[in-house]
Amino acid sequence: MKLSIIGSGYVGTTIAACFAEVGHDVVNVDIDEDVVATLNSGESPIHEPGLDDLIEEHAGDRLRATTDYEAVLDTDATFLALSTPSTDDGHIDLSIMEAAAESLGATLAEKDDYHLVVTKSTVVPTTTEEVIAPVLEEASGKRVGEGFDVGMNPEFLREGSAVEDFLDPDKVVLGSQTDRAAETLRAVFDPLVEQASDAAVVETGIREAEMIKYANNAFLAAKISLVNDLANICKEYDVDSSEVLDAIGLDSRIGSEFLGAGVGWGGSCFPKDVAAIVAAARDVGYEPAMLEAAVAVNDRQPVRMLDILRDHVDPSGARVAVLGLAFKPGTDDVRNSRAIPLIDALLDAGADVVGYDPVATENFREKFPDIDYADSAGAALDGADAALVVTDWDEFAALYDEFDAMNEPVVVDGRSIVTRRDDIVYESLV
Ligand SMILES: NC(=O)c1ccc[n+]([C@@H]2O[C@H](COP(=O)([O-])OP(=O)(O)OC[C@H]3O[C@@H](n4cnc5c(N)ncnc54)[C@H](O)[C@@H]3O)[C@@H](O)[C@H]2O)c1
Ligand SMILES: O=c1ccn([C@@H]2O[C@H](COP(=O)(O)OP(=O)(O)O[C@H]3O[C@H](CO)[C@@H](O)[C@H](O)[C@H]3O)[C@@H](O)[C@H]2O)c(=O)[nH]1
Repeated sequence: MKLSIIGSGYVGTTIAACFAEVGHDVVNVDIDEDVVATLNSGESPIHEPGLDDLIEEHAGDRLRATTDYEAVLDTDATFLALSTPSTDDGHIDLSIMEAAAESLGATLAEKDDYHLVVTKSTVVPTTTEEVIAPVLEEASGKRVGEGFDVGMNPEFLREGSAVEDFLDPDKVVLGSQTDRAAETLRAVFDPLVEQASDAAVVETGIREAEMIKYANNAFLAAKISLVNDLANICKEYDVDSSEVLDAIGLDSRIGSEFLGAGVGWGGSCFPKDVAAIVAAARDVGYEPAMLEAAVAVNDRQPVRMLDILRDHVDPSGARVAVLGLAFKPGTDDVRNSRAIPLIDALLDAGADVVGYDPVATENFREKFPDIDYADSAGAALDGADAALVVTDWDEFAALYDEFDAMNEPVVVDGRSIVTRRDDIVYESLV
């Protein structure tokens, strides 16, 4: 099939390259000329394992990029993979989606054949039918169900394993309201589902598909917060939380994944998606108490980490190494990284901060241009009074002798990853 993807960020680029890999002809449309040029030169605009290889293989053949929306005219279906950030009060901000839908609608006015427009972005229930569809109708002069359809296909890939997650998913959720939209969505995903190891296909309504995405993320975020609550209790009683969590994970009703206690969840999705569904729930008169508690626990973890640091070192005037700036390992994405509230608080307390990350330094520098950055973990630790471990990069697990270069080593480990040494002050956060 011929597919167009509007937006070529983490999701749009990954799904475009993967759709090309399973045999579709794909065009990415993005307003960012640099992103388009990078893709057309056969390179990935983002750091994601396996993505460079796919783009190198398919660019110029089954995969191309353009800034020109006219490219959608020669395709059967368009996926909207645009950012859906938060407003200041946590509500979903749909302005980017609406602008793209308007450009797409104006282009679809020129198309004679049937077209399917699929929301790939994470959007609160009713958005596709009550916000996107009317914009498309107004701009195209066509009606949904006559000439074009809308659908919803939430994305569950994780950064750092995006290619693998997309090509071999646990589930594919296809939301539609008409038989033709359902058939078209099935045809898009059939080649992917056939080569995946065990992907369930969930065919459902559009607003159900929208809500499945929020329910999925909210459940996972709340699971981590519950685990952090339990691990905090463990720490107060001097109980080894890792033994407790490993044991409860053996209960198949709980499961062993997403039991990683520590400095909490960040990233481009959990914080904004939990905030958006909480705000949406309140809009319809429901107080989502569990989700509010999940956010409160998550906000408290960096504060606890600094309290533990203060038990050993006064941050004022101290040189503090922050190991890990990306919101998780395997990515250069620093959106809502836990390093952000930690460094803000360290700077407020008068600390001299040096940051290190294997791949995310340049992205982080845009947010914090004035702190020091080191080229290696060892260089960051050299002369530091304290170290905070924020991201669970594998290379931090291998650190050992490097701590000798610190003044009087104090290590607060927010991911319980560092190898303990009896001769230095080591505290796990939980
Ligand atoms: N990042 C993830 O891991 C992930 C996973 C699942 C779902 N999601 C959801 O997918 C959506 C996209 O997220 P992302 O992280 O890929 O966003 P992103 O910010 O990385 O990418 C968005 C892209 O859209 C482009 N763009 C902006 N306005 C445009 C326009 N009018 N026309 C064409 N292109 C335009 C931008 O230049 C950018 O390249 C969000 O709703 C997010 O919640 C993200
Ligand atoms: O046991 C754990 C697992 C994760 N995290 C943290 O949780 C955050 C999110 O991690 P992860 O879910 O692995 O990364 P994302 O790429 O943000 O993926 C989430 O958000 C995406 C965007 O919606 C969804 O598509 C994915 O299914 C969902 O896992 C990170 O800060 C992790 O450090 C923990 O603290 N403990």
